[in-house]
Amino acid sequence: RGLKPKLPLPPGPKGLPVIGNVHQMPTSYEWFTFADWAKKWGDIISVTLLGQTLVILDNPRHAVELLDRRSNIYSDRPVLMMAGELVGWNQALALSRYGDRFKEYRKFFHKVIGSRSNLQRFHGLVETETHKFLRRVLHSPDEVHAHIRKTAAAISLMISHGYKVQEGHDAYVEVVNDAMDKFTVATATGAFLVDILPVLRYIPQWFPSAEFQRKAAAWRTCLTDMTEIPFEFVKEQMRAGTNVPNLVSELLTTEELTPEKLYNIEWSGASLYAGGADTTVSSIHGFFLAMTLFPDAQRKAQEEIDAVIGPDRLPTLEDRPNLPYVDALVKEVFRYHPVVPMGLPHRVTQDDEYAGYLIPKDTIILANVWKFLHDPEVYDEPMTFNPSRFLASEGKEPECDPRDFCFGFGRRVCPGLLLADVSVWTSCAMTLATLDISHAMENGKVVEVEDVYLSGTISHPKPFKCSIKSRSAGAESLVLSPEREVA
Ligand code: HEM
Repeated sequence: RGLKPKLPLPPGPKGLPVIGNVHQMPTSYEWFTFADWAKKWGDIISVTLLGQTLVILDNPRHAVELLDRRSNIYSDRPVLMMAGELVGWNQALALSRYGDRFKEYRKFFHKVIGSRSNLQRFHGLVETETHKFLRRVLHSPDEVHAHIRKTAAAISLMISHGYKVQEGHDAYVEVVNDAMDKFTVATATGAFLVDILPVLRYIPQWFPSAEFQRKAAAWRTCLTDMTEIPFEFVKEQMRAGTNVPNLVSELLTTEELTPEKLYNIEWSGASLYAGGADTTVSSIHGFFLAMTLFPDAQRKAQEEIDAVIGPDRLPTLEDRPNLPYVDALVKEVFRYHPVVPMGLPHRVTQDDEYAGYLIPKDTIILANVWKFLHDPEVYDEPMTFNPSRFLASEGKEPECDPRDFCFGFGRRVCPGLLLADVSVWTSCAMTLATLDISHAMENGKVVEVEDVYLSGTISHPKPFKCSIKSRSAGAESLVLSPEREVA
């Protein structure tokens, strides 16, 4: 350990005294800039921002070695002053520090949705909600994005709190979406000075320039509503004996309830909902974008479904092993645009040595997942949407499964990954079976669609227009048929 301070930091752009590399840091689409930097500096880069070291990994080899294999020291999170400390999101799993509370949250998640066998009991729910989704899309195809959001909310809120979302306006969904929208603003890169100068947190709310404090206080109230209202709902349902199985009620029944446990259960429920609210939404919306732009992939998947399932029923998760092209298409959706292109930051809790470099304690580690999934050495023509890359063909192995990277790493790996995979597959398969997605037409002209995603921690397709129609009269009656009721 004595020799470590003599080791150099990983290479990177030369910074200025005091501020370091602050002026060189990208404020949007970091994954493109960092992929460019890798050409010059190599695939493990360091920068310093006002004394804080950041290490950027541009090759999955390093992410696996550090974040997976050494996860006992690489699983902390950086402190976010605005969103975490002032608004209070540091109580939720995604921003929680590595420690006992974190471990308990993870244990709770694992118990309910952490294994395929546990998740199986929610397959019926995912299928039923996705069937409802098809009906909403057929009714108002221009609002497909709102329908995707509603479906994700319905699935997550049922699993987290056993709450059944209402058609049209739903008060709970409003509360939760409001808190989530504030989260996005609070975590936007460089949006709040207090994230750069943490000492500002001590400025009182009444101070004229303390607008951020007043925002934080208001947003904290939204967050409290988001955690408390659904939690109270579950307790009420349990008292009345009417609750359906869900994470919160299961934990309230099986855990020994100390005040700390109750607190952790309440926040686990909110963390599940928060994690599932916006992520699968981006993947499924990205699927609609890809189907508009790449009609060949859509046609091949539909041909497979027609041959294997036929026209008389909707595909279900049991059909998945018999639909290899659809499965490959879903993998390509995860690869083509990873929803969290830079993953979430990890923080190392002690000095470490790697590849001849020093990684000092408290360094923030960023994995450029977008780069991992667009590396031409691993993915042939990475900028092309081509599901066949995941199918074995003569003399060619399938390319790497993107799900090994797009859900993050080590002890922080996405705890909702199995649910995400099942939800995205069901949406893609049921949509392909019944609907045709293509370019919209306006005044006899094709409406151009840009293959562009917005910048952000969770990156969404830039809003676009497409045409969505039922594939046939038979497909339409399948969509309109009553969905299976689930308990
Ligand atoms: C396409 C869908 C999804 C993608 C691509 C995705 C991706 C990710 C990534 C990259 C992370 C950070 C992992 C790391 O730090 O290394 C993460 C964390 C997390 N995800 Fe997901 N996720 C998805 C869906 C979901 C769903 C459906 C849920 C909830 C059921 C969920 C809950 C969470 C939570 C709670 C965390 C924080 C974990 C922690 O900090 O320990 N995610 N996710």
